[in-house]
Parts: sequence; C-alpha cells; structure tokens
Amino acid sequence: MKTLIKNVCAVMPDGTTPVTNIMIDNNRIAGIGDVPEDFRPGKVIDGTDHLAIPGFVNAHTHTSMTLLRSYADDMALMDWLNNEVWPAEAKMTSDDIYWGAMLAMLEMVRTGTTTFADMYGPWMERVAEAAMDAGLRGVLSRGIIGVAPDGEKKLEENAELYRNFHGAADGRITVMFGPHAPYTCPPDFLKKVAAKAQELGAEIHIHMHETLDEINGSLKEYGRRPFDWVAETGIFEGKGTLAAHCVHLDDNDIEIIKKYGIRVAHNPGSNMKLASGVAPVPRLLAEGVCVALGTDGASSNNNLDMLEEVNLAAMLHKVHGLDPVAIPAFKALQMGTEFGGQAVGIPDIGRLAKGCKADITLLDMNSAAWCPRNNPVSLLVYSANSGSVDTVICDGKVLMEKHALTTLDEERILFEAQRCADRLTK
Ligand SMILES: CSC[C@H]1O[C@@H](n2cnc3c(O)ncnc32)[C@H](O)[C@@H]1O
Ligand SMILES: [Zn+2]
Repeated sequence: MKTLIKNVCAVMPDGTTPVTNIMIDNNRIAGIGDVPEDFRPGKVIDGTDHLAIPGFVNAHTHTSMTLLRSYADDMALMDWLNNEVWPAEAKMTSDDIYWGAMLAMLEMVRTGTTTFADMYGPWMERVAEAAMDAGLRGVLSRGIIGVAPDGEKKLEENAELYRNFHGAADGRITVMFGPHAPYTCPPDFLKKVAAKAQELGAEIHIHMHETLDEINGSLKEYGRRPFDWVAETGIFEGKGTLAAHCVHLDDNDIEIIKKYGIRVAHNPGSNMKLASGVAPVPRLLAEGVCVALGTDGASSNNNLDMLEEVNLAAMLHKVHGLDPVAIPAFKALQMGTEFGGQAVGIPDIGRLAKGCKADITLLDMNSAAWCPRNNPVSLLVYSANSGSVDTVICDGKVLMEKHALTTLDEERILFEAQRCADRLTK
C-alpha cells in the first residue's frame, strides 16, 4: 500500500522545514520531495497547513499506570511507591493491565506518540496485545523487583515475554529485560538478570540514580554509588542499556555511562513532580551520551504527552543552568524523536528520511498558537500543544486521521479504564 502526504511542512533531520511531499511505501518512507510519475498512491493525505514530524518516542513509561492518574500526588518517590502505588498495583488484574494500557494507547495516539518503552507487569503480554490492537510500536519489559520472594519467577516471566513477543507484529513489538532499580535488585540478582538477558541477546531497561535517597541508601548499604556496583554485575555488558532518570550523577557515573554506551531516558515532568532533582542533560549531550525523553508513568507526570516533555526539557535546563541555549528547540525535539529511536534500540525511527519506518505525526497549524509562522520548530516546542495533533501514522498505517481514530474505540476505553480504576482506588 502506498500513501502520499502532499504539500506538508516537514521537519527534516537537519532541522530545516521545507514544504514538500512524503511518500510512504508499505511501512517505510520511500522518499521526500518531488513525486515520481510511477509513484501511484492508494491514499493521499492533504498536508496543507500541517507540520509533519517523526512520531514521538516515549523512552520511559509504565503504560498501565494510567489507572493511577490523580490517585496519589505531591509526594516524594519512596513514600509514593511504598505507601500508595505498590499497594494499589498489588490489586491489579490482567484486565486492569490491558485497559490501563489501552487508555495509554489512546492518549499516546491522540498526542502523536508512535513508540513507547514500557516497564511494568505482571501480564505484560496484555500490554503487547494493547499495542498490537492500537497499531503502536512497543518496547516492553517485565518490571522485576528482585528483593521480592518471587524475583526468580518474574525473571522467568521476562524471558518468556522475550521468547513470545520479541519481533512480534512485524517487528512493532520488541522486548527488553526490566530489573526495576538498584534499590530493588541486589547485586546477586542483577547478575542473574544479566546472564539471562545476555543468553537471549536482550537489552536492559532500568531506573538509575533517580533520587538522592537512592544514592545515600546505596552508600549506606554497599559503601558505593549504584552505577559503581551495578556495573560490576555485568548488567551493562550485554546488548545495550536504557537507563531511566540518571538525575544525580558524579564524574565517575558519567564515565560509566560513556564506557558502556548507556542510553539515558530523561523524564523532566516526573523528576519535577516527585521533586527528584534536575538531571545534568546538557553535560551528557555535550559528552556524546544519547539522551532521550520519557514521561514516566501517568501517576508521576501526570500525562503521556511527549510534546509537553519536549517543552519541559527545553525550558528546565535553561532556567537550571541560567543558559538560554542549554537545550535549544530543535535539540529538544530530537530528544523526543531521533534520540528516542536510538535509545530504545530502533535507530530507523524518529527521523523523516528515506528508508526510515513510516512513523509520522501531523499537526494542524490553523490556530493562533501557530501564527505567525516565523519558525515552525519554535512554534511546535514553545507555543503549540498536542491538541494540534490531528493525524498519526505508525509503521505506514494511519491510526488517526483528522482527529478520527481508526483502531481505537475511545468511548469503550474510557468506560473500561474508569471501571478498572474504581475497583483499584476506591
Ligand atoms: C516493577 S514494574 C515497574 C515499577 O516501577 C514503578 N515506578 C513508576 N514510576 C517510577 C519511578 O519514577 N521510579 C521508580 N519506580 C517507578 C511502578 O509503579 C512499577 O511498580
Ligand atoms: Zn519509571
């Protein structure tokens, strides 16, 4: 199936924004520019007055946590996890995981995200089902809390998830291993995770250095900072690592990140709301580290809106470093798209370029926030919001066109998610 997006203002990998045509053949971008005579599209989308960007890549989230949105706010991480989130999650059923994930799929499609990296569980196969139903690209890991008595069982569930789903849905579903964090996975357990992930050739998704409490707890228990001892477990020596947060880093931590090519998922909204701190993102970028963006779960953010995260990344580091060019608009957008693709292990997404996967978001520029059109990237990052997203394509398939959803039943999802949340939180 061939699709043509005609006369659209496209954000190219070099940051330029020509008005052009995007040709899609099956699930890839076949070309950008003049349309050859022999390109005969079965579908034409009029891109006039629209901005085309790569679909956003949410590099760190917990999709089914949408059910806990607005349930426990204004708390610090460990108080929030121990006293509110984990007791509620313990009551979740397979049905909750599915409908929570479907609510996330709905929100992601509506706000222009086409790929998400998820760490949650149990029943991650229900998240795979939700991603397949929605038509989105999911990078799934079974979150493993190794200190719990059933840590080994969770590790086996992650291995099973990998065996059953890695590469599923024409490659739209991939699987990583998800040891939750250094404070929930002791060294001997992380060694087992590393061995299993390496045996299967799987990557790792882990929370690292999110709060000062985490660093201080590790210093008290092991006499060392987490990055220091986690590196010795072999967890970073396999296929690759996606580390969420990385807020509190010293020089040695950054050397470890560079040595192992660890990719960082920065979550500015969650870090601000949980008062975790400000990650040294400008320094990481300057030192060549791949830094992507994530929302974290909808209980610490409290939404899955990646355009908001792009804006926060650009703004937060300016004020924190008293530097207006700390993260310019286009760099922030790259973090939410191109760097996201690299971070989640899918380098052929996140760019509008020939040969890349056809994951494309169109924003309608017919509103005050987009006027005057001096600089489309600036308008996107500093002025507009995700309400302008009107068309979303993932893997060449149209998931939303002019705000009309093609794969998701919005009314049913909202009803079922509310029903599940009522049981969990009331
Ligand atoms: C074991 S599945 C993943 C686990 O992570 C929890 N979680 C959500 N947000 C955060 C965060 O910011 N830091 C650490 N852990 C987080 C989630 O509730 C699941 O239990
Ligand atoms: Zn998280």
